Amino acid sequence: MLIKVAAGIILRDDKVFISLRKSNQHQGGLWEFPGGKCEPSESASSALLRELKEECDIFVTDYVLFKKISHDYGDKQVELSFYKVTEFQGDPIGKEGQEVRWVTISDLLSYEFPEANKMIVTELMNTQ
Ligand SMILES: Nc1nc2c([nH]c(=O)n2[C@H]2C[C@H](O)[C@@H](COP(=O)(O)OP(=O)(O)OP(=O)(O)O)O2)c(=O)[nH]1
Ligand SMILES: [Mg+2]
Repeated sequence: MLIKVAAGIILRDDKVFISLRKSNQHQGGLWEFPGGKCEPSESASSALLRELKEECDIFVTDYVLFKKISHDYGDKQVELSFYKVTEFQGDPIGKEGQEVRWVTISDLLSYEFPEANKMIVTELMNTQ
């Protein structure tokens, strides 16, 4: 079954906000762009807004679809919609206790992300 996921590349000045997946989660111990699974019949953009409120406590007011990536992890097949989040209210935090960081785009190379994110990191570097 294909799992639909929405993730936010939260941008402020020259930094991007990333969080660490908990060790008990799928792809645990790796860094991510915050987000999560779409509920049945929920659009990816609605899931983005809901997940970023739940996980980071921000209210997203402007976003644009950056890239859609399908990836087969073997145990799970995901379709990730990565959005650039350019405007939001509040200051993002790790609301669920997850470790978080603001890093530059080039810093992203020093962090380990799930396989599906590799292309995203490369594209972000190229579009800067
Ligand atoms: N949020 C997020 N998920 C990612 C990224 N890259 C990537 O492969 N994934 C995968 C890991 C998971 O299989 C899936 C997202 O699931 P999730 O664990 O964030 O979902 P969720 O927030 O709804 O969590 P839960 O309620 O099921 O615990 O997508 C990413 O950058 N961000
Ligand atoms: Mg999540």
